[in-house]
Amino acid sequence: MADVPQPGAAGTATGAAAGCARPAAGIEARFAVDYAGFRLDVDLRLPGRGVTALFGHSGSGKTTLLRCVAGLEPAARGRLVVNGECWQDDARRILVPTHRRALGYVFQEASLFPHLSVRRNLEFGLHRIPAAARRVPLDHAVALLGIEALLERMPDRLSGGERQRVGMARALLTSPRILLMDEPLAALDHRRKQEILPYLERLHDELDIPVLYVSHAPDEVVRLADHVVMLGEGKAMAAGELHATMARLDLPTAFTEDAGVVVDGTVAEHDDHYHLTRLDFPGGAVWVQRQPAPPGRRLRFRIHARDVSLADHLVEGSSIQNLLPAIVEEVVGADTPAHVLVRLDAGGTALLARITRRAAEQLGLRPGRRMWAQIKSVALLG
Ligand SMILES: Nc1ncnc2c1ncn2[C@@H]1O[C@H](COP(=O)(O)OP(=O)(O)OP(=O)(O)O)[C@@H](O)[C@H]1O
Repeated sequence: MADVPQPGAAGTATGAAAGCARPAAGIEARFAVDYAGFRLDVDLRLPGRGVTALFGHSGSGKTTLLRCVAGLEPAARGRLVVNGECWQDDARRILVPTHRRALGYVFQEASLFPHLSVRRNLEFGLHRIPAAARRVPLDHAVALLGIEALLERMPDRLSGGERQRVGMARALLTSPRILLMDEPLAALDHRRKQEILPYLERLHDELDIPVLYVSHAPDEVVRLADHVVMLGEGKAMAAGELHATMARLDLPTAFTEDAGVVVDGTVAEHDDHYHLTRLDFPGGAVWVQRQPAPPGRRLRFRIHARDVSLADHLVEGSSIQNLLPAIVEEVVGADTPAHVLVRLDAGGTALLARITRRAAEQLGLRPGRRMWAQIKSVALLG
């Protein structure tokens, strides 16, 4: 984990950014950093809104990249433009110091002032911002993170998850132009993680602040991200929209047990008799266990490659209820010589299937072939 600056240190909105050659919207991040035995070398164009997950194994350079964005890596060379504000451009000798970059930084563990109540911790950050530059009012941040009941507590009376929510609220109060989150859930157990994820989703849905979110937990990435950067040994192996990236067969993620696509569905109807809910998405629908969500609600889910089998005709008399017509797009070798991975297009939604090589040959799988995808199970996110 990165060094933790003093509470509230990162991020003021004093408008210190230099004018920069555009792009006005979006994040341009080009950095090179050299350490003995490690080089970060990236040239990224990222969306100026939504959550971009920085994903990769330990030591791949995720924290180093975040620190470059924060201006905390003195050795970083390059150029950084955040939605039209230039924070670094070596060619023009521009380097905005960290304390003048309007950013919020959330670490694995929030470092709150122990002698101040939660409210005073939050106000401390807020008062550093000129009133005219405050874009996120205290009440709004408190409500978004659900910490109303914690305001008068001292930090040593908070659980790990509560501390993180306070830390996130404090980061928001700096009116950041970007939020940097470095494994904000890594120190929490599974239950606390599940408690905090809905608040992160709310930040995503209700605020227009781009987030760079470091994680090596695939479940977090697929639940929260719109965009993903896969780092490997200091390089961006892939960068792109989440759904398309998860469906790629040329990335290491395709060769893990966890390979599979992410689908954004909409609750269409409930079947109260059988306790089922139908989720519609472009190209089809799946029935899942009854969900406590009204029709129209968006629900993201995963279909793992291991849970999809293929047939060349509509199989009747099967217990598998979720069947989708789909066209084969690509077939590649999988993680074992006995298997192949197949990417299919189900009416605009990508699917991956992991089946045996023998089955692939017997079915005559090749690009363009029409098949029926049988979906054995769907993993709902959130
Ligand atoms: N100040 C430094 N001096 C020398 N090497 C460094 C320094 N900071 C980071 N490194 C090295 O850079 C590489 C990338 O580190 P970084 O912390 O960015 O990886 P990461 O992907 O965030 O890893 P993790 O998931 O374990 O946090 C590592 O090999 C690390 O040892």
